Amino acid sequence: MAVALPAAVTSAYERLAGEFDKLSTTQKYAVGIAGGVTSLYLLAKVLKGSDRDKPTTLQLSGGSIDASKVKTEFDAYADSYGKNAGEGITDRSKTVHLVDVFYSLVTDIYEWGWGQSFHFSPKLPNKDLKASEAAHEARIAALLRLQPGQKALDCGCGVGGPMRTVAAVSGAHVTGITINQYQVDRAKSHNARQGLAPLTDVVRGDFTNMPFKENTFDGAYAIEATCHAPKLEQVYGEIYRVLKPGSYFVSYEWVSTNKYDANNAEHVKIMDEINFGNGLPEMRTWKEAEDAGKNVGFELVMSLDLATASVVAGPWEGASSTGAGAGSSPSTAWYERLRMGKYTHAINHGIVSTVDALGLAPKGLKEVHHMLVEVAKSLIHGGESGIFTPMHLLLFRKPGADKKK
Ligand SMILES: C=C(CC[C@@H](C)[C@H]1CC[C@H]2C3=CC[C@H]4[C@H](C)[C@@H](O)CC[C@]4(C)[C@H]3CC[C@]12C)C(C)C
Ligand SMILES: C[S@@+](CC[C@H](N)C(=O)[O-])C[C@H]1O[C@@H](n2cnc3c(N)ncnc32)[C@H](O)[C@@H]1O
Repeated sequence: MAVALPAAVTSAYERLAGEFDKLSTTQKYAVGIAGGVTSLYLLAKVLKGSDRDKPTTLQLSGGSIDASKVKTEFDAYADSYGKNAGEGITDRSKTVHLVDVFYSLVTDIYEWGWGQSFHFSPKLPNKDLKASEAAHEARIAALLRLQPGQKALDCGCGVGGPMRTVAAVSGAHVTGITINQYQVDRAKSHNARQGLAPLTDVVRGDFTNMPFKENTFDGAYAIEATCHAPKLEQVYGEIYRVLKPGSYFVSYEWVSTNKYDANNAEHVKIMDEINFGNGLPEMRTWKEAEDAGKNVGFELVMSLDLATASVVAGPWEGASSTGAGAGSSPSTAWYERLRMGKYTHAINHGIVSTVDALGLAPKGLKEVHHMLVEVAKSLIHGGESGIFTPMHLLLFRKPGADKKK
């Protein structure tokens, strides 16, 4: 059966064929080799199905959202952000629902193009990205003093990358909570496949209203997750409630730094882009995050931006607010992984656009991917200018029993 191609396609093809004919033989070979290598790469990327740990291109889905509704849900998500500078999500009462939608839209793409840990990490000297990522997660288990037999809470657990590291290095049992059902299913499946089901559990729920009894956990942590809360006090207050007295809560917070100037239009624009592309209602300052913890009753034990390793508060002797730590060189900065990946992001966009054009991806997924390509640039700008950090470490302690000093 003959298939009639659209006129635009045939005329583009003829133009390209004409241009190709004008090339020298060597140039034709070069074009042929480049085309062959690109096709093989794309074919491998689209068809690679052996690694069941992450979705293939053809498996990219809308998470808990039906494929037919991805475009409508993405448009509604985009419309929920105000047009005024610094506005963020207009109706904050819809935040939790919008974040749930956001994670349905991005979870497969994150796993496909980043991995099972949905966070940044400082790159350690002489360690690769994965080792640096694991160290960033293992630091949590150490700060919480977790031991075998204890129970920890992962607040906003994603598909469970950090939970598996924390459980494996500490021997403690980790319960993860996420607002997104698709992430619950992914996390449970990864936990089982990686032999960590006995030390883990995953529940769907809202971390501003958790389905756990008070004084349940021996430690709690949140990695780049509480930034999604409509108000920080709501989630910190819930964590305080479910922690046993004397236990610790550690968070890697997304916050603005002292370099952020709310009167600088360029700064505000970068933050607006970061909020929109990451499902945040607004951006808080590191000081607001510290205060939120204290307001709900926590003692502040440590406050440290791991992006610059400068101690900005806390009882550590010898620390200064100007950057006592090792600091962060461009080659070790958290945003370097995004910068290194910028060509891959462009190639990925070509791949997603191709499967979209062929009708093999849910309608709207291309737009979601475009949002991520753009937010990668904004995050790099936020990191380079130093106005934003995704890793301000806050260590809090619930006052009470002295057992874990
Ligand atoms: C903590 C949060 C998420 C942090 C990061 C895990 C994600 C932030 C931006 C994401 C990405 C940007 C570019 C994507 C690329 C275009 C695509 O082809 C493959 C996936 C990306 C690399 C994607 C991966 C995850 C991020 C780095 C927020 C939400 C609070
Ligand atoms: C960027 S991801 C980080 C996931 C995980 N901490 C990691 O590092 O891989 C943020 C997580 O917070 C969760 N989250 C956001 N708002 C939530 C809410 N109100 N209740 C529960 N989970 C929420 C999201 O579902 C997602 O799993």
